[in-house]
Order: sequence, then structure tokens, then C-alpha cells
Amino acid sequence: MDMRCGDRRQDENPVAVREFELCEACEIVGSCRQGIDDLRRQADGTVRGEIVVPSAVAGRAVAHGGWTAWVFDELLGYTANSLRGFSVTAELAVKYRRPVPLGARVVLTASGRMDGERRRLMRGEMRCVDTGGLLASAEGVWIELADADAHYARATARPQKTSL
Ligand SMILES: CCCCCCCC(=O)SCCNC(=O)CCNC(=O)[C@H](O)C(C)(C)COP(=O)(O)OP(=O)(O)OC[C@H]1O[C@@H](n2cnc3c(N)ncnc32)[C@H](O)[C@@H]1OP(=O)(O)O
Repeated sequence: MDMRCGDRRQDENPVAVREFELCEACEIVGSCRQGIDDLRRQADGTVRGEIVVPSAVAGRAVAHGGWTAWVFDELLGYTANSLRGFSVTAELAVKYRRPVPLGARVVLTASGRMDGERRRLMRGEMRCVDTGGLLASAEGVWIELADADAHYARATARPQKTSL
């Protein structure tokens, strides 16, 4: 299969992702800072969105792997938090199948399920919009915070004698 993505540069005016709660910094600007747009839940329960790969994320001619991981962290995080209360990333594993072309529009899909009281098992894919070819996939674990206020208060407190 030809794995090239169409070179569709459509990065202007991304659609705000309002169907899902965004991370704090993205909520301030009103849309996903990575550029994930048109994120919607499908009839089968999966979540689908799209993103144009910004030229600024070039590693060497194609997208940097860290950018791809960040996109999955956002995508799976939005999806995990749509299942129930607020959760954070505990594990994220990315498989890089093909180089992700700069300027290409790619399709993102995500799904997940509860596993016990606080754990959500999440998975996602990034595919070419034109060919449907798989560029990358990810699996991760999100953990619901027992007390989000206490979690962030601890994390942002001035370091004293750490127990780590
Ligand atoms: C909508 C907005 C989306 C975006 C929001 C932003 C999200 C983020 O960027 S999060 C930032 C990156 N992530 C972090 O900073 C998390 C750092 N890690 C932590 O704070 C902790 O390790 C945390 C909260 C994940 C778990 O700590 P804690 O609550 O003490 O867990 P603990 O009580 O030991 O375990 C709770 C449950 O989770 C499970 N668990 C904990 N860690 C893991 C893991 N890595 N993998 C699998 N399961 C785990 C435990 O087994 C336990 O399960 P069970 O209840 O079935 O026994």
C-alpha cells in the first residue's frame, strides 16, 4: 500500500474541540494547542478527530516522535476523561509504524474502557486521511485521581524534604 498522506495544508482556523474537556492550557485558548480538531464520539463509542501535522514539528523531514506521543497523550486523555471523573496519564506506549509527513491531515481514533475502580485502559491510532494507512498506534493507562485538588496541591507545593 502507498503509505504517503495527501499534502493537504489546512492548518488555519482549527475547529474548537468543544465536545470534550481539554487540558487546562488548551481550555484557556479554547482549542487544542496541538491542533486536534473536530473531535467527536462516533455511534460505535470510539472517538474520532483530525489533525494537520504542523511543519514546525519536524524531527528530520517528518514529524518528531515526541510530537506524535504528545498528540496521543491529548487524544487518549480527552477520551479517558469522557468516561468518568478526572484522570491522569500513568503509562503511554507508542508504536511508530510509518513516518508521519509534515503538512498532512491525519485521522485520530481512540477508545477505552474502565478496568476496576480507577484505571482506564486506552488505545488510539493515527492514520492517513487519504489512504487509511496506519502511521502510529498507542496504548496507555489513565488513573482517576482520588482527590484532584490534593494531587495538584502536593505537586505544586514548594519542595521540602521529598519522600521520593
Ligand atoms: C481533559 C484533560 C486531559 C489532559 C489533562 C492533563 C493530563 C496530564 O497531562 S497528566 C500528566 C502526566 N501524568 C502524571 O503526572 C501522573 C503522575 N503519577 C501520579 O501522580 C500517580 O502515580 C498516579 C496518580 C497515576 C497513581 O498514584 P496513586 O493514586 O497513588 O495510585 P495508587 O493508589 O498506587 O493506585 C491506584 C490504582 O491505579 C493503579 N495504577 C497506578 N499506576 C499505574 C500504572 N502506571 N499502570 C497501571 N495501573 C496503575 C494501581 O494499581 C491501583 O489500581 P487498583 O485501584 O485496581 O488497585
